[in-house]
Amino acid sequence: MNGLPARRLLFVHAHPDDESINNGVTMAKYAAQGAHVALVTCTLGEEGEVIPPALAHLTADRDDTLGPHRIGELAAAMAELGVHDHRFLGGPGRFRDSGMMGAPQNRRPEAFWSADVDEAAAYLVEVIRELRPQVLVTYDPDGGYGHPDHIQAHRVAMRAAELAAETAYRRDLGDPHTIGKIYWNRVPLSVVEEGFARLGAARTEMSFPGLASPRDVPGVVDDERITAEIDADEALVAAKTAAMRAHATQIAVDGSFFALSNDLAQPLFAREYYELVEGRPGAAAGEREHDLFAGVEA
Ligand SMILES: CC(=O)N[C@H]1[C@@H](O[C@@H]2[C@H](O)[C@H](O)[C@@H](O)[C@H](O)[C@H]2O)O[C@H](CO)[C@@H](O)[C@@H]1O
Ligand SMILES: [Zn+2]
Repeated sequence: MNGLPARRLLFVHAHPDDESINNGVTMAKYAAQGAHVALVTCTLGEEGEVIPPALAHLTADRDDTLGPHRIGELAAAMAELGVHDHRFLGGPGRFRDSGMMGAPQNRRPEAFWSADVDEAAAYLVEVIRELRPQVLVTYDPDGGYGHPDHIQAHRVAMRAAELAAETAYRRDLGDPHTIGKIYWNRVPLSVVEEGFARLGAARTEMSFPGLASPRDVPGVVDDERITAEIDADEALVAAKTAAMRAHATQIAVDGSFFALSNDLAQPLFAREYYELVEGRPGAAAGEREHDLFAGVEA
């Protein structure tokens, strides 16, 4: 059909670094199994803070070259995960990082938060109709933690999945394709609680000055809402850790913990969790899937 592997999985994220934090194990696992793993990142992360002092000049209020720098960080992270198909929505720089919710940058015309959802979704429809993935992964409606670009990435991804399937929609963008299963990134509350207990016990050996709190973890839900978990072995955890380290302006890693530019330590989760929101479950009622492709037609 399109010369791609039988199993095709698409991730949609807001900034370079989100994919490694949320899905590093999952991406590396399926890539190693020969599935086609594709990533669409909606902005270059131009408004981010910068951890290494030697790179502080990159920030938007100085050289404003953090976006191009993060393209390189993302390429390095994808190399660690064995992912070769990573794109920017509408091309690099089409939509700019909107900054944190409430920041003046939110209102810039070029900000992703200002984008028309259907206009942005058309770019993703073209990718969906090209790759014809069986599985799509994105954020929940709150974007995991309320960042405007994460919320917008959710909206654009869900809208693009709808439009890609419509026979009357933009056939210039390819033949209609219905994605079999859509998942949202999640972390079960019990795992967050266990992770922060581990963090508290290790705090004296920690290189980070502060501790994040469980509510800082994106996408936390009661355990019952988790429908899939992707298990990790040592090699996959190492790949995820290396990919997170590759995003050096945004993430610092210390063993099985990490901190963002706020310097607040949080657990680095090995196993990754998802909530199926569209499509047929691939496990018995009440059971968790251990394969995102479970139950989809090839
Ligand atoms: C993980 C993620 O979504 N990071 C975003 C986020 O970065 C945070 C932001 O700079 C905040 O001010 C810091 O306290 C926090 O430590 C950062 O993780 O927002 C950035 C600006 O939109 C974005 O570039 C970054 O990828
Ligand atoms: Zn982000």
